[in-house]
Amino acid sequence: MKGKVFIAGGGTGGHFYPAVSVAEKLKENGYSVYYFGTENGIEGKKKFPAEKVFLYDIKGVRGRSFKGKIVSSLKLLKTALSIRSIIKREDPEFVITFGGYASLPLGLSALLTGKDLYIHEQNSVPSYTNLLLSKFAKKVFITFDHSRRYFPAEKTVLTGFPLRKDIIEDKELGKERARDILGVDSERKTVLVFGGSQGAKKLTETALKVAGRMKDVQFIIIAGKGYTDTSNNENVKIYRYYDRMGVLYSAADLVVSRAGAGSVWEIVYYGKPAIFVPYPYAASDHQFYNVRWLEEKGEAEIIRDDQLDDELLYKKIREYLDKNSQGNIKKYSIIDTAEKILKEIENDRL
Ligand SMILES: CC(=O)N[C@H]1[C@@H](OP(=O)(O)OP(=O)(O)OC[C@H]2O[C@@H](n3ccc(=O)[nH]c3=O)[C@H](O)[C@@H]2O)O[C@H](CO)[C@@H](O)[C@@H]1O
Repeated sequence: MKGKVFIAGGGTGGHFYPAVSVAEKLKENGYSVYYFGTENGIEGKKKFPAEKVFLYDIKGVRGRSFKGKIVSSLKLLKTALSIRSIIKREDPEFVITFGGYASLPLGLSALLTGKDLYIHEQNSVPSYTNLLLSKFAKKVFITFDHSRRYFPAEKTVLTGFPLRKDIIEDKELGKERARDILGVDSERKTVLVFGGSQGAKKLTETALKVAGRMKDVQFIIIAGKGYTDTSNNENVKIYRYYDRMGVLYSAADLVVSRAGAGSVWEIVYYGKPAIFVPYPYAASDHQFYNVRWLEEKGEAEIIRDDQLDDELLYKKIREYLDKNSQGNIKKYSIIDTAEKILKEIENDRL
């Protein structure tokens, strides 16, 4: 049995799932994993594959009032101090964090205790947490080659985005079987619409309007929590959240989605034609830069959020479906990322 590894990455699915993927790999390789996250994030609802899970009442600092910023910062610091005691007691071999405020306390406590810290950046433009932690980390693993310039060259390694196991495995399903699982028509053209792990109201509402006018096509829409569909469209299947995203990707001929890093790399892995509508308020517009390179290569379409309406979306979906495009983006897929990250860490520690 190898030693313990402490992992943090949560708040939203975009930080949580890559952490899940690397945790699965660590466990397969005999490590014991301890996970650190937030009470209010996705990790409060989904089980993380760890021996022990520690959840804290912490929130991000960005976008808060001055007073809110002070309160959040103090909580983050207090959490870092309590994790420091856990590190001293449990003595993990090393620490891995996956960006976002949910990773900050564990990252800081690694620094305070002198534990080896490794970080993974999912996005094209890094989060403040990773920019800070990269100064002390032993290695920085990146998803996009163009984000290299933000980090110290000598410790930065391109590994790609760690996809979770079920996403990798469900690719074997194929269109027919996936549509059968979902109980949708096996012949009809199918469009999957989703707004990342939290849903996107505007995208959902626009897609519902398009679906109302495009009866020859069926739509699978993930609307996010709290959404109630009142449209009664016969050609729409709507979910608040769907755990096996691979089934939905497999069933789709075209994906319309926000451009969170996880969504982008899963769509690339499934090689699906895609129309991206980047979330306009993402820090440093990172969702736009997550997909601009694909658009520049002519491999995907971007619609800016302020231009999104049912007229434009209708036209773009029709164009794609009429072209019968099979998508050509699979070739950009980087596989075995979790394995690469583990190998890099083990070599670094020899
Ligand atoms: C609003 C915001 O700031 N979003 C950020 C957040 O996005 P968000 O949390 O939406 O994350 P991503 O787009 O990266 O990934 C979404 C993940 O949720 C999963 N999923 C989604 C819906 C569902 O019903 N079932 C399901 O399993 C997908 O398979 C995917 O693994 O983290 C990403 C990675 O740091 C960033 O790029 C995004 O900008």
